[in-house]
Amino acid sequence: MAVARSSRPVDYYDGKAVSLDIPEAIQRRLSVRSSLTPDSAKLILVMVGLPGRGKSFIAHKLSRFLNWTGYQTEIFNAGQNRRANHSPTNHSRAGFFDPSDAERKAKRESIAMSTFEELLEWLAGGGEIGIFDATNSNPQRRAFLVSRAAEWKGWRSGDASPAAGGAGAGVAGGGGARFGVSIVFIESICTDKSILEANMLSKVRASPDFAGLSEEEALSDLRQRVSHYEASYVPVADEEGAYIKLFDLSSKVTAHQVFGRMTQRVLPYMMSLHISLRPIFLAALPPGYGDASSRGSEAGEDQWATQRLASMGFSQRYPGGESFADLACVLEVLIVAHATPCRALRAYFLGLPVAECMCPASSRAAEALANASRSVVELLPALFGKWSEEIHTLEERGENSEVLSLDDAVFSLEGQVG
Ligand SMILES: Nc1ncnc2c1ncn2[C@@H]1O[C@H](COP(=O)(O)OP(=O)(O)O)[C@@H](O)[C@H]1O
Ligand SMILES: O=P(O)(O)OC[C@H]1O[C@@](CO)(OP(=O)(O)O)[C@@H](O)[C@@H]1O
Repeated sequence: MAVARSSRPVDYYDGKAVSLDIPEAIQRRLSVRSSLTPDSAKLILVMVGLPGRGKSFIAHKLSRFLNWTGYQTEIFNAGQNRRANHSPTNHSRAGFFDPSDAERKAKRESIAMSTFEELLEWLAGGGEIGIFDATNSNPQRRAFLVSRAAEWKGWRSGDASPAAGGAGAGVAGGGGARFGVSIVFIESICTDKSILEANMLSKVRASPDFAGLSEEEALSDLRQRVSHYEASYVPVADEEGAYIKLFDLSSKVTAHQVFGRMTQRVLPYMMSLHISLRPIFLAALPPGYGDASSRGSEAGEDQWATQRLASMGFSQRYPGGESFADLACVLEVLIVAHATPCRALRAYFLGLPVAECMCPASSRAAEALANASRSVVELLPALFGKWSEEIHTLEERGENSEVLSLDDAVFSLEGQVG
């Protein structure tokens, strides 16, 4: 019941709904906005940034997230295309990225364009969100991508074709077209020297481009490559269209013209993006736990988890290995839930089909989650924001595993993690 606000005079806000008279200036703004909100059927996310700024990392994270939310998403990486179709000796060293070498520049453009065409083909075949992973570091390249997507005619028969012309900046086939394709630039900017050093190192260790070089040679080659890119890099400007910019690991995020159903999914995810360093443990509750007959509670679930960890030999270290108590010291997330959410989370993190993960026979880990009282699945952060998995079972801990009572386990846990 509303509380009476007796003595206050009637205010401007208290009046009855007054019909809204929208001034012309606002109407003009709104019509620009709706032309940028074509609610496209397809979206292209174009990564932008110097090498070693986390573009591929972000692309992989985004792809997993968007696929999970139900949009068919695929990454198209120009570097992968280059490596698959050109010899590494002439196409991997820093000289290949020299912007003053016209021939090599043309070759790089042609690799990038054929990768982008692959993306368009894939969209034509039913894909929804294509991520174009290259440096896309200058406005000429980006303008070309926008115009190529706007004139693109690769729609399947049955699809409505994108409206010709009228494309707002960064929105191909815009002008209110219901089935247009939108382009949004995702730019990663990082100037923090210590982050960049770490990124360079992880890149030379993982990229096949540097195979056969010592770490020192590889780092020097990558630095030279980056300085070639720096010579022609121009950050995305407002006139170029829609963008999301991440600064120094998303500590600052700016967005421009982020409208439309699909695009608006991307922004909150970009704001919360981070690099995971710690593992996640999935511990499935036994079937029937917490149902109507044995109603569970959060405390009960915690107790159950502790009990299970105890039964698996909480503080026992086998030769060369580590105990659950050791793991608990670095543990960031322990998820204790029924098998179904555990399986769904596993599908999400590993980018696997949910239906497959629901079936215990599909893999050892799926079986482990079904075998609730004897195993825990550990998800470990891997390159490009991906995850690998390890299964810990009671059997693997060996015959000599110490089985503690719940009280002993809690005591042991308190002693070890403070
Ligand atoms: N937003 C970010 N800013 C800076 N570095 C990042 C960001 N996101 C991830 N990284 C780190 O960047 C490193 C290099 O990533 P990578 O995706 O290979 O870069 P790029 O594709 O830009 O060459 C990764 O090891 C990752 O930890
Ligand atoms: O065509 P541009 O935009 O230069 O981008 C493609 C190039 O970007 C690079 C830059 O290092 O990407 P990546 O780091 O993804 O391997 C090269 O591999 C790739 O050839």
